[in-house]
Amino acid sequence: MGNVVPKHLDCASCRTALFIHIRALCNGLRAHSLCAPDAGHRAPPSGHDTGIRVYNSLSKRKEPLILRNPGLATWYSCGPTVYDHSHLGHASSYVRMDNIRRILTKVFGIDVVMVMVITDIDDKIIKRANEMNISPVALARVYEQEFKRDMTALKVFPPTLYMRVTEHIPQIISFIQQIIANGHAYTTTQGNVYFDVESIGDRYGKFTGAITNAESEFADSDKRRTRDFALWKTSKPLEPFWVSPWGKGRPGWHIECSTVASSVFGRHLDIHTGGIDLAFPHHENEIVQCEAYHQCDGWGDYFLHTGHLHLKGNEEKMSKSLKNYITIKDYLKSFTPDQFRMFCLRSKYGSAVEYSKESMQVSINILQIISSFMDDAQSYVKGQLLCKHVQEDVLWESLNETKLNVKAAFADDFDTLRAVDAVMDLIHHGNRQLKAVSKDSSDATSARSTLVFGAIISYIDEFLDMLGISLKHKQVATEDRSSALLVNVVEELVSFRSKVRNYAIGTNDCETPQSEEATLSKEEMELQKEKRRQTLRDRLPLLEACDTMRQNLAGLGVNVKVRLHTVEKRAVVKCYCG
Ligand SMILES: Nc1ncnc2c1ncn2[C@@H]1O[C@H](COP(=O)(O)OP(=O)(O)OP(=O)(O)O)[C@@H](O)[C@H]1O
Ligand SMILES: [Zn+2]
Repeated sequence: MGNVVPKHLDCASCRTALFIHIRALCNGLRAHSLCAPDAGHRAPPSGHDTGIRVYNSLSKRKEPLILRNPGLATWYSCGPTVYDHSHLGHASSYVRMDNIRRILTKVFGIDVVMVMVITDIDDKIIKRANEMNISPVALARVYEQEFKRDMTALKVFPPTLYMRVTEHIPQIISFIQQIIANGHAYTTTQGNVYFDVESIGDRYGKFTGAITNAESEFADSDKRRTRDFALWKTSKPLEPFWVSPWGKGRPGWHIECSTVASSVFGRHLDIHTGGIDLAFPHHENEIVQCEAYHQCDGWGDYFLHTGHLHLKGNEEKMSKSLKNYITIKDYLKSFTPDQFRMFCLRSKYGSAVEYSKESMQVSINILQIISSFMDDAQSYVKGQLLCKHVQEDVLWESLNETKLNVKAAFADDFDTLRAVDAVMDLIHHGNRQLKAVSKDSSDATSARSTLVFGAIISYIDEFLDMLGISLKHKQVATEDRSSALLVNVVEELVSFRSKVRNYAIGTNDCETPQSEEATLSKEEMELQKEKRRQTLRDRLPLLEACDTMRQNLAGLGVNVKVRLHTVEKRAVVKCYCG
C-alpha cells in the first residue's frame, strides 16, 4: 500500500533495510510479554478498563485495554490499495482482526465502530490503469468490489463504514491547510506540501526511532529534510488530479488515513490496526499528522499490528508488488472459508504465519476432529450411538474449566491459539467418555448423560459460530449462494448410500429369529449360513460401490461414518466399516 514501499522495493539495499526493519518489529511483537525499557513513556489512556490486556505496538508491551467510552470502541483500520487481486496476506490480516472484533463484541460485550479507508488513488493504481488502458477510478472500483466479495466469502464482518480516499479530497485539503497553519508543514514552488518532521522535536519515532526515509527518495525531491514526507503531491502530466491551493495534485498516502479517521472520530481514537509493515512509516506519519492537526499529544491509544503471512520457504511477505501471492478466489477453489479461519485461529494475530499445504492440512484435521466429535455427541444424545456409562461430573467440570480458560485466553491479547487448544482439550475429554458399545451389551441399557453432552455441543457450536466457523456448512466450499442446497444434496446422497449399503449387507432381510435358530438342525443351520454367504457374494458389487463412494466423498471433505452398533454383528462386512 502507498507510495513509499515500492521505491524501497525497487532498490536492493532499501529492500534489505525494510525487511530488517519489519523483522525487528515482528520480533518486538513476538516478545509480547516483555516490558520494553521505554514502556513507561506514555501515560495510560483514561477511561473504562475492559479487563482485556492487549499488546500495544506503541509501548511494545501488553497493557490493560482502557476505552474512552464504556462498552464502546472506536477503531480505525487501514484498508487495501485496490489495484490488483486480494491475496492470502490480506485475508490473514483481515480475518485475524475480524476475530478480535468478534471477541470484543460477542465475548466482552463491547460495541465497535470501525472505519476502513479504501485507497483508490495511488501511484500503483495509476501505473496499472495506464498499462491496462483504463481509468484509475474504473480499475480501483473493480478491485474494491473484488476485495469486498472476498471478505464476505471469508465471513469477515464489513466495517461500520467503508470510506474512499477520492470521496474525501476537500476534507484532506482542509486537513493539510490546518497542519500548515499550525506550523508543521511547508509548501514548495513545485506545488508539493511536506510535513516538517523537525517541527515536532523528538516526538517522531514512536515505532522505530532509528529508521529514516531512504536517501534515494530524497535525491529527486524538493523537500527540506530526509525525514519529511509528502502531504500533497503535485500531479505529473496525464495523471488524475484535484485542484488545490497549491496547484493541481493529489494527496500523499498517510494523510488520507489521518483525515478520514479524524473526520469520524475527532481527536480521540481507541484502536488503530493494520499489518506490521504499516507501523513505519505509515502509522508513524499518521500519528504526527493527527497530533499536528489536533494540537494534541498521543493520538491513537492502541496500535495493533498483524504479523505477515508468507509462503513456506519464503522470507518475504506475500504481496501484490512482489507478485508472490495466491489470490483469495483461487484459494477458495480448493479450501473452505472455515478452513482458512481455523488456520488463522491457530496462531497469535501478531506473529508471522507460514502458509503451506501442510499447515492447511493441520487446520483441516482440527475441523474434522471437532466435526466428528460433534456428530458422535449428537448421535449419543439422540440415542443412535450407544455408549458405556459416562462420568458426568468429570465432563461438567471440564466444560466449566474450558469456559474459564477460553475467556482468560481471549482476555490475554486475544489469544485464539490458547482458546482453540482449550476447546480441543474439552473434545478430548468428551471423546474419552463416548466409548461405543453394541446394542446387546449390558452397558447399552445404562442411563444416557444427554444433558452434559447437550451443553458441550451447544458451547462448542457457540464458540465456533462466534469465530465465524459453522459446522452446519461443514466441508462445503461456499463460492456461491447454493451452499445450503449443496449440504442438503450431500445429506440425501449419504442417506441413499446408507440404504443401499444396508441392503447389500442384508441388514433389512428377514432372518430367522434367534429363538427359532436354536430349533434348527445342523444341516438347516449350515444351509442358512450358506444362503447368507451367497446373498453377500451377490451383493458384493453394491458394497464395493458404497465403499468407493465413501472414499470419494472423503476426498471432497465429506466423512461418512458407519455406526458401530449397526454393523458389528456381521464379521463379513468388517472390512467395509469405518
Ligand atoms: N502478506 C501479508 N501478511 C499480512 N498482512 C498483509 C500482507 N500483505 C498485506 N497485508 C496487509 O493488508 C493490508 C492492505 O495491504 P496492501 O493493500 O498494502 O497490500 P500489499 O499486497 O502489501 O500491497 P503492496 O504490495 O502494493 O504494498 C495492510 O494492512 C497490510 O499490512
Ligand atoms: Zn492507513
